[in-house]
Amino acid sequence: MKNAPYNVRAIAAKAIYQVLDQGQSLSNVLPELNRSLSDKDKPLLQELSFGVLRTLPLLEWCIQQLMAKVMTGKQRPLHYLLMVGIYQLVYTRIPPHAALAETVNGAVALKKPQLKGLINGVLRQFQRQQDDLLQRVQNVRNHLLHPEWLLKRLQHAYPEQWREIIEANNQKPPMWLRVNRNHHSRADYLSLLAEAGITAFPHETYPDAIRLETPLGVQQLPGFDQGWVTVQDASAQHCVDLLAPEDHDVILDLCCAPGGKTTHILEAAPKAQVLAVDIDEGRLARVRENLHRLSQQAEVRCGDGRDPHAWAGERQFDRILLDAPCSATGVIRRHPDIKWLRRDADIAELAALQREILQAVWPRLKSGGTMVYATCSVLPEENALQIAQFLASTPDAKLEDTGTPAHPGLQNLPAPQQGDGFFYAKLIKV
Ligand SMILES: C[S@@+](CC[C@H](N)C(=O)[O-])C[C@H]1O[C@@H](n2cnc3c(N)ncnc32)[C@H](O)[C@@H]1O
Repeated sequence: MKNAPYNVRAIAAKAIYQVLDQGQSLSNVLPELNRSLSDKDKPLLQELSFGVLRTLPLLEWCIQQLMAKVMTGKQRPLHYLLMVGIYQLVYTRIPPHAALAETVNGAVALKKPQLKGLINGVLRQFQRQQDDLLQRVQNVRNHLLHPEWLLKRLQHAYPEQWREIIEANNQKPPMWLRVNRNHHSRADYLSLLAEAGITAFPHETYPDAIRLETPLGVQQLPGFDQGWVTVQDASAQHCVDLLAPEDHDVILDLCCAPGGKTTHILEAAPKAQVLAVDIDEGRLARVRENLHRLSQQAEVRCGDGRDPHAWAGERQFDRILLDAPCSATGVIRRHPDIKWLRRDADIAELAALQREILQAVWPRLKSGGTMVYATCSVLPEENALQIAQFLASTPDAKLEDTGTPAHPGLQNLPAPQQGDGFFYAKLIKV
């Protein structure tokens, strides 16, 4: 058989380089790199690039034990190639000889054939010392696989639960579906899945959510193209459960892209009049695609949540969903690059942005109307503290169903077989 004309390990090293050294998100980088790969190789690129970003501090520590001086500058992609090699040896079932040979060849694909010997040498040394290194790393914070600033924040906010949170963050995420009840009841869709040989479980409390035992490609899901189901985390689904949209409501879905919740609103209330707004024109294309797949209509506009006049004139709304820009610290298991792209100082900046958007948009809620403020963060500054401050400074805002004024909101923490980390506060205008 002819060899593939590319090297997946080298491409994974490039993806990691683009995230860590160029500050791009993995979900932006991978589609472009995937284009050069056969369908068969795409899952491997996914596994290697996500895997290395998930386990980065451990891999970094191992390399530091094995090399007097780590590779920098133009050799940096080779540093990441070494990580790809060690990742395979520790975390995958790829036979070690194949992992080694392919990774060493990656040096050629990265145009550094002169470094093949070095890569080979370090990986073989790792193999010899693997057990000892993996035991010793347990004594340093690197084995927790999180940046120090985030560990400190989690330990401070969750003195009892921080270990569970980081353990959940370090696992692969479950795949959740949202059943479109305009097509099937959840029970009926579960039967369709069972007929297709797909094992799945209903969420205990969220009415549309189904968890697949094993993640799979959407084309294997019955009726995906016809809009029978959408891939969406269970916790994300709870935003619209709380919003409880009704037909003929005038609804603002602010910070809407890529439209996961816009389509949920319209599934729950097909005759609602929805204005979906996001600041990122590029991401709004995804909102339009999602609406199209589900044959739904909404007014989609590009705009800054801090300036409602620009995109809504004087309009007022019965319900507002504000799915605020946030640290995304509740979805680290889905986006492990977040751990390396975010900085400690971002949290205060994000909290200030959330506050500005909240204050700008609150006057657009009709009297008696409902706003759901949500984030996929687990940090109190963006969540309970943000809402406590808002309630204290907004006399016509009243909290409903979600906590108490002293401890406002509901905070979901990520957990195995459960939804992501998410925060919700339901506010009524009195
Ligand atoms: C958590 S994501 C939204 C996810 C979306 N609601 C969904 O369910 O698919 C946050 C969004 O906020 C948008 N955003 C960030 N700053 C914004 C601003 N000042 N005004 C409006 N949207 C903003 C980002 O472009 C991003 O799409």
